Amino acid sequence: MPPRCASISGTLTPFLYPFFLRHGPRVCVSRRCESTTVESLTSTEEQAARLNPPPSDYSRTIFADKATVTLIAGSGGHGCISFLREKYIAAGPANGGDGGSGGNVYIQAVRGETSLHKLARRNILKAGRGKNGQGKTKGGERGDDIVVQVPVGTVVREIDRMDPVFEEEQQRLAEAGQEETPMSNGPYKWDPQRWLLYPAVTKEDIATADFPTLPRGRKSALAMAEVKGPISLDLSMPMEKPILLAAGALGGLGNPHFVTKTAPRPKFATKGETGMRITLELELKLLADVGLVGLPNAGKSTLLRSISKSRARVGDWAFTTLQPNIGTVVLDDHRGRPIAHARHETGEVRTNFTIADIPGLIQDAHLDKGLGISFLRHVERARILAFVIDLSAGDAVTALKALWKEVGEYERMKIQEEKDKQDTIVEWTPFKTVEDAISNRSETIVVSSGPTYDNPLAPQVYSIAEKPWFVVATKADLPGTKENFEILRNYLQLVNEGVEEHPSGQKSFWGKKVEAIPISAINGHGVKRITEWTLSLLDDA
Ligand SMILES: Nc1nc2c(ncn2[C@@H]2O[C@H](COP(=O)(O)OP(=O)(O)OP(=O)(O)O)[C@@H](O)[C@H]2O)c(=O)[nH]1
Ligand SMILES: [Mg+2]
Repeated sequence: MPPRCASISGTLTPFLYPFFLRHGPRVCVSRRCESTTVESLTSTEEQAARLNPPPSDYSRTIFADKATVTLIAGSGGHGCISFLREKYIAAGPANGGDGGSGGNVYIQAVRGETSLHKLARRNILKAGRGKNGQGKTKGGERGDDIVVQVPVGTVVREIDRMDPVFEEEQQRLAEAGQEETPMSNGPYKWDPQRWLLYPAVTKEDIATADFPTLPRGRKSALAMAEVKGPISLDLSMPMEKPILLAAGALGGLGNPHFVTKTAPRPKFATKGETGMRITLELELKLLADVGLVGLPNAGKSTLLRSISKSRARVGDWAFTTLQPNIGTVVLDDHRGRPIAHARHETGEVRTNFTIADIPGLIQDAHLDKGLGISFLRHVERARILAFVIDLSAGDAVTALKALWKEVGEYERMKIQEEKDKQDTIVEWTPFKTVEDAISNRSETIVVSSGPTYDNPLAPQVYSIAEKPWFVVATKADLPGTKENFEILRNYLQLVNEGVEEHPSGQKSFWGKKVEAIPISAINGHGVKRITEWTLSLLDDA
């Protein structure tokens, strides 16, 4: 496919080169690490076509950053009514097994998942039901557990809960407070919801028989380990083990449980408990290493295409991108070996970094204009911000300030909202004793919102102004952009020197040197430097 802007390909505004020579790369990225950059494509034509594609040439990523799911723990299997029958023992003792307990529901944040669309589509997730008990005192099998795997960065909030055992207990307590109810003082009658009867039992038998006191609503011991409701989790780290949201309900009791002197062969057993149902709202806040922030049509998606293998949609109009795209820049030497220079904060060798391209921000995006708040929240989580400024679209400094204003306003609003909210995300504090753990189960939350006095090892959460950032001045191939770039660079120089106010307008901000990198994403020129600069910032961060 021929490039649509063939006239500009290959030409490069001369001011790009002196810049690169003046500032040598801080991190050495070997020439062979460009496996995901455009240079690895075979022909220049192919490369040009990839960076300047028609709007129809893009890969559609199914992405959802919100989902509401109903999780249902498995119900217990029914108890069994059975009697021993052997040769010469025609009417042996009761030997019905108990029902198996239902499956548990767990949740786990994993690195492999990147979107909530699968959960959004499924809507209801149900753990397996326990099997019924059988004769010869054989207990029923346990129901299958389910583990809900969510991407790292998912925030979970409970919106509804139906726990039949809890409700029954509440009802029982309410009834106990009242004067005599027919059920509270026997004789107990058959309740079809709770009792199973032997097939041969007739209506008359039921009418005359006295049933024992119903066993109180029972919970499995595992329920102690459940995250106490209302659930509020912030899963911003991959979890080695899933955590329990809802334990499966217990199985019914077999007829041997009801043997008494007067009724040695009870012809009834109980049904299994009903599983708990929890409705959760999941929200994914992307955890990319770099978040691209820019006005609509600035060239963010083209930049993502040029730096990674992403096939994000590109078009010459505002709001081409309607959903976030995540690109991965692989840092290897073509043999799967990582580049030794780049490391994670933990010290392990970094093999890639991720870039989030979000829809463009417009004025008052923080008030939910344009695609507004729904995507600004992704910026919040990126470790580094790259402000993408279109050099051909008016004053670059004004554009940069406008972007910072939106981001800053959003943060201010967010902080206020968090303050107003009653149900804040619970902070994790280590338990001191087992009793402490049991009495404060609501605090068994995996991730905190930052280090606290009790938990100094929790990951630091920076405000947006405190994040490392740099400016990508794109479309530098277009005529007349050089002056604009010079103005931008001078402005950043003054910001670096502290003469100009930080564009966020905040008092505490990231104080290291801010760089403006001129590129022509459409030609793939200068993009390598973005990789290098990002790596140096990630190493520092
Ligand atoms: N000349 C030139 N054009 C570019 C460059 N980068 C992007 N463009 C063009 O600018 C237009 C917008 O590019 P996109 O990558 O879709 O911009 P965007 O910021 O993702 O836009 P939204 O998703 O709408 O916010 C497209 O027509 C691109 O071909 C560049 O470096 N030079
Ligand atoms: Mg775009």
